[in-house]
Amino acid sequence: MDATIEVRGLRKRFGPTVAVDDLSFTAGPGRVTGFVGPNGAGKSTTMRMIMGLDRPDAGTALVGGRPYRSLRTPLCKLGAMLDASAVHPARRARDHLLWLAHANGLPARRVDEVIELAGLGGAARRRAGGFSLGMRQRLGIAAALLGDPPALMFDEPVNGLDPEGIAWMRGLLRSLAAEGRAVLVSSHLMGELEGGADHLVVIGRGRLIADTAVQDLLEAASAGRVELRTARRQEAMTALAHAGATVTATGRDAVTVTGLTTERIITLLTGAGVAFTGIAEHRASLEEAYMELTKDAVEFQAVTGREAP
Ligand SMILES: Nc1ncnc2c1ncn2[C@@H]1O[C@H](COP(=O)(O)OP(=O)(O)OP(=O)(O)O)[C@@H](O)[C@H]1O
Repeated sequence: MDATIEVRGLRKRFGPTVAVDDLSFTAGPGRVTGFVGPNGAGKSTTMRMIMGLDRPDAGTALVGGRPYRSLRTPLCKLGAMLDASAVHPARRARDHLLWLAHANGLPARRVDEVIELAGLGGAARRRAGGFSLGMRQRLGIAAALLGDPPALMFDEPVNGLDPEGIAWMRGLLRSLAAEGRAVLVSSHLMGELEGGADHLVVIGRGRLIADTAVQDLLEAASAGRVELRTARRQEAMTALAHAGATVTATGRDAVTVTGLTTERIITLLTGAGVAFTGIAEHRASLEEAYMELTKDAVEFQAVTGREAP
């Protein structure tokens, strides 16, 4: 069975709301695919359709080439955490996992393995009702890993986690992908995926905005920008502008330059006798790249407008 999650021409409407609109993408093996879009963009609905919890109006969702509902041992094909609170509060974490394992014909020893993998450790014998959000997320992850599936899907797994929890989650997602699995992970905050995702599927109002490797996106957003540090900012800006560069002051002694290579900037400033203390090619953050990518998309502007006070 191949490690892929694939949607083709997926469409879903709730009354007047088009939640998912002709959406196609593939989360491939060996990589973490970030599934990003603002609140209400259609991420959860897409994931629910992948798991057969919502029926699409059109299109298909396939896990390893087959509809989820047709899988005989679904937990062994796709591990998913869509809602971390979906555990009975009175149930102890380990019992919850044992029950799931039993219902799916999996050995009890696997329960102890996933408790370890998810870092549940000492909390395994506590009741889920008393769990912090972080512990509930870990329990959800443990359940998703039970069947050792080649494909995994997590809806907002870092939502509400502290920085330590986010770093842990990022490491876990990466290690799962490094084992060759397909990992699809949603977030409405691009920054949360920084350093965690290899590929991005960006949606807005149910539609695909971008389907790109993170590396390509960062390179495109970084291209041609050079950060310069100099106490003689004004002179530097004048010299570089004369040479045809676009210059923007970004701090008291900081200037961003586009339109000239680093080498050319160094030659020009040296020739003009303008001292500088630092020069580096700009590396865009994922958040920056996302803003650049979505700045013209009506879907994102509309959302920002709606949330504005
Ligand atoms: N069962 C439902 N009935 C009616 N409308 C729904 C239902 N489920 C989702 N929607 C609507 O569909 C749209 C997409 O919602 P969805 O939850 O899939 O977005 P999302 O990208 O996951 O958002 P979030 O980041 O807030 O979780 C929204 O407008 C939402 O209100």
